[in-house]
Amino acid sequence: MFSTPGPSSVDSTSWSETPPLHNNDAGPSNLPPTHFLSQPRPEAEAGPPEGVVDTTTLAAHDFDVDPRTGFMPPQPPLARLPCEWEAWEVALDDAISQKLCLGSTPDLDEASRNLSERWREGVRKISILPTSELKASEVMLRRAHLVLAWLMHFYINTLPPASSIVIPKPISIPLLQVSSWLALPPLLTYSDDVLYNWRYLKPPHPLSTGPFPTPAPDNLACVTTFTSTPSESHFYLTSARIELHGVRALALMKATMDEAFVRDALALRRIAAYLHALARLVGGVLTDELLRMREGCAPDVFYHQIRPWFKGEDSMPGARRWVFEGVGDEAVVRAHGECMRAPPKDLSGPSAGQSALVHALNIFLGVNVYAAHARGKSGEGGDGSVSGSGEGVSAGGGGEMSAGDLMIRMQRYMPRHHRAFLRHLSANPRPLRALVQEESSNMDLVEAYNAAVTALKTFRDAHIRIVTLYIVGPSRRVDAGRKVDAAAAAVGKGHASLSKGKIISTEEDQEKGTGGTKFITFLKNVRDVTANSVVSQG
Ligand code: HEM
Repeated sequence: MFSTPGPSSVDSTSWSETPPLHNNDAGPSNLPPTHFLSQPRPEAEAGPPEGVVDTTTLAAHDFDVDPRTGFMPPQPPLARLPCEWEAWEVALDDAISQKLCLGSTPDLDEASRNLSERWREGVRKISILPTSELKASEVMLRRAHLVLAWLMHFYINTLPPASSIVIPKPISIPLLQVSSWLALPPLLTYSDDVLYNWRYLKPPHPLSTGPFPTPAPDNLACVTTFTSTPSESHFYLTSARIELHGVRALALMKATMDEAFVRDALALRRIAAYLHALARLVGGVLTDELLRMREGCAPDVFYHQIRPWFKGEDSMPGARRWVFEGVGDEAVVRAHGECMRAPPKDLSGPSAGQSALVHALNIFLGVNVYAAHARGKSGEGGDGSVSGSGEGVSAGGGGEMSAGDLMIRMQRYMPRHHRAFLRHLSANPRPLRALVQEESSNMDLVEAYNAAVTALKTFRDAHIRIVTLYIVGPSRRVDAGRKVDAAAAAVGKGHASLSKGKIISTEEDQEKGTGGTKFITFLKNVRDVTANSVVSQG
């Protein structure tokens, strides 16, 4: 599949060598009826019957992992749904072009409040568009999820701060349907703001024919944002660039697994070389890309203007619940399906913690040892997510969810083919870490493994610096501003102007991440588990 030096033999651990076809999923209509892509599309939730190729995406037999672009699709995602669903696309265009403001903005003027109320009224008036036709194409379903999820976040976050949150039927019904077919939660996920939210910065020449060029990290532009700010685009594109560079990591993992199958002296030397290459990639290229966040995303813009749009139900100030209109109504269930029977459970906001690339690194290196502790067992969670084995850590104590549970939970927000990929990776019969432990007298191998683990720890150190810069710093500045205001008020001088117009309401708990986590404790725990995963020489 990936271009690495050839293994000394071929292994059974495979994700296919075959690159997916260059076809924008317009449907396999030009293919002969006997072609495998002409087979009826399998039920997304149930998957294909035993022994039948999964054709839900063109690269599905590859777990939707492309040899050139990894977890990113190899060609630009569908930019607009067909005209039957134009009302959704227009509502999204309007929300963006009208620059709708967060409902929590202090001193929001009446004109802005009216503008967003008119927009929400327009959304409530959209007819309930049928979605069954979308089922014919994974790419259309993805676009529908993206558009509806962005609409819902615009809808919820423009509401006045204390109002109840009722997602109207024109969004709730199709979003719950599409989400159930994709097996994704019904809100914005990393796939909606990163994986399927890009186009070419420099498009191919209009007259060029042939396959789409492979997207390169420096040739990406972002399609949809809440704020139209360069900071927001840069935020999403930083993750996208990491995904594209990460393809090399997937290739090195594959080559390592092939060599682990052979496991002679030459194979072990090659594994050591691949692990050193992985260490350079993760500790160098990926970490540098992560730190480049600082080149184009302003911390205060991120914290005050961008981040509040991501809130999931668990980060809502005042613990307000999200009501999906129509859920539990028997007539709606009969008309629109079982997905309307019970309220959805997974409603945490998007996070790059939902990147399958980083989870794949954890699983491959065997540093996902925190997972089993939380579950009391190893292996696969009932929801198809992947845990590890061994000792673990707890994120917060006092009833907090453990770091392991949080990492597993993030997998529920990944496209299901990527989840299947992680399952496949964790079912590897020759796990690398066990191999290194068994060969612990091989100094070169142990050193190389430890270099790769340490590089992942370096990546996590850099991530904690970024989080400190983008969340902890701005939130402290808000707190400091509040103290000044309070002190000034106390002496009757009134320093309200210090915060006026600059600071967005921060009534949310400052310690919570987009996933509702006590994030610094969580991130440090994951980092420390990574650091402690080095193997001692035997
Ligand atoms: C301004 C930039 C960023 C901020 C403020 C940020 C913030 C956070 C926070 C608060 C969490 C805790 C979980 C949650 O609440 O969702 C988290 C987790 C995570 N983030 Fe980021 N993040 C940023 C950029 C990135 C980027 C570019 C990546 C690269 C893929 C990334 C990868 C991860 C991963 C993998 C986790 C899970 C924990 C771990 O594996 O160490 N983040 N992030």
